[in-house]
Amino acid sequence: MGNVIFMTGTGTEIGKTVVTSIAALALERLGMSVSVFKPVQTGLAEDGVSFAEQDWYERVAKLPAVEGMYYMEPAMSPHLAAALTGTSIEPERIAERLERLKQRYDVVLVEGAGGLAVPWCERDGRWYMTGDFVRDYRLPAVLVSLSSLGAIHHAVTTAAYADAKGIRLLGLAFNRFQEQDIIDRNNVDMIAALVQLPVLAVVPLLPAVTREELERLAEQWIRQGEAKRWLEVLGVGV
Ligand SMILES: Nc1ncnc2c1ncn2[C@@H]1O[C@H](COP(=O)(O)OP(=O)(O)OP(=O)(O)O)[C@@H](O)[C@H]1O
Ligand SMILES: C[C@H](N)[C@H](N)CCCCCC(=O)O
Ligand SMILES: [Mg+2]
Repeated sequence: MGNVIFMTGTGTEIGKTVVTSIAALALERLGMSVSVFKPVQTGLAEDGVSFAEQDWYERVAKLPAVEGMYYMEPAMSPHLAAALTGTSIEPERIAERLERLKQRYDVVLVEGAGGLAVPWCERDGRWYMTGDFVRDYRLPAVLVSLSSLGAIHHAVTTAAYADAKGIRLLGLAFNRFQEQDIIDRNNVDMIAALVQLPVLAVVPLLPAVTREELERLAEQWIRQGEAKRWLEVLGVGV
């Protein structure tokens, strides 16, 4: 039975997909079979035809096992994209697919659309949020955060939201890190201290996000121990 990590972030465009890709490559290199599952996808790629996330995972990251379920063209919040496309997002179906993936893979990385406080569908007269799914199916999560000015508030409020929902955060992954900036260096330590979570990865701001860069970072994670730490927080021995 495989392990699941829900990859969430302090919002959209934070780097969940990039960090998930590096984690997938690193865990595969440690001998794990890894599936990436992004059940709710909104927005098209630049070709105007492919779905942005699926396309990126397959064309740029070149990951072998990437799945989605609800693909919606409008680059919007899932609840609005669903309304505009007549799509009925059903959390139970997503959970069933996830169960099947857990049977087949050692690790399933599930990426959310945007952050945790993102509505999917209406249930019992209220909005069912991404965070409700993570809580209902007891998925441990990694929080992807920027390290630049403004990241403290976004990370602390996201962690507070996760705590209020009873979601278990495994740790932090910082993205677009700029070593030369005192704000970035201080934010990594300050945010980790404020939310009392381990730092599982720090991904630098890259000149270009290519498969080669992702592989280089995955190898670095293995050499520096980040990849092993991901498995340790999951309770998976290597
Ligand atoms: N470290 C980085 N260096 C340079 N560009 C980056 C970096 N991380 C992400 N990007 C770019 O920033 C954009 C947003 O990143 P990404 O798609 O991973 O965000 P996301 O959190 O997955 O967004 P969404 O909420 O849409 O899923 C992408 O174009 C990506 O290639
Ligand atoms: C379109 C975007 N890239 C993501 N797929 C969806 C982001 C939803 C964000 C909702 C919100 O926080 O307002
Ligand atoms: Mg993404």
